[in-house]
Amino acid sequence: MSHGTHNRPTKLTDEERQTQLAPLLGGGGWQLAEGKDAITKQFVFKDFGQAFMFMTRVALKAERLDHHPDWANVYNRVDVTLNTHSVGGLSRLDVELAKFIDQTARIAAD
Ligand SMILES: C[C@H](O)[C@H](O)[C@H]1CNC2=NC(N)=NC(=O)C2=N1
Repeated sequence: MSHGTHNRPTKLTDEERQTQLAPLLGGGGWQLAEGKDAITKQFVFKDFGQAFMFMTRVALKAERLDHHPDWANVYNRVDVTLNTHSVGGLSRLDVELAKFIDQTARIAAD
């Protein structure tokens, strides 16, 4: 896992999609977006405070990764879409951020 490096991301290969993306999609709750190569998931929290705590943690991670979610928040709901703008599709950074986001949502919901 090339944490903290600044390698330019590349699109996931078909094989990487099978091994890395499939677990997020199958049962992981993420879905392929309509009309673009991206993944999306909706997170629902108890209230705005938990939603915003989640967003704050994800924002700090996004800055460290230099990889940022496209997202929207309404009260206790956060809709997240991930893709890699520079490659116009999904890269390992989306997989890494998605896993962090799932982990963070579990913590924030405690
Ligand atoms: C200049 C800066 O490194 C780039 O614009 C980064 C910032 N965050 C990014 N986030 C995402 N999701 N995709 C990108 O291509 C991207 N590029």
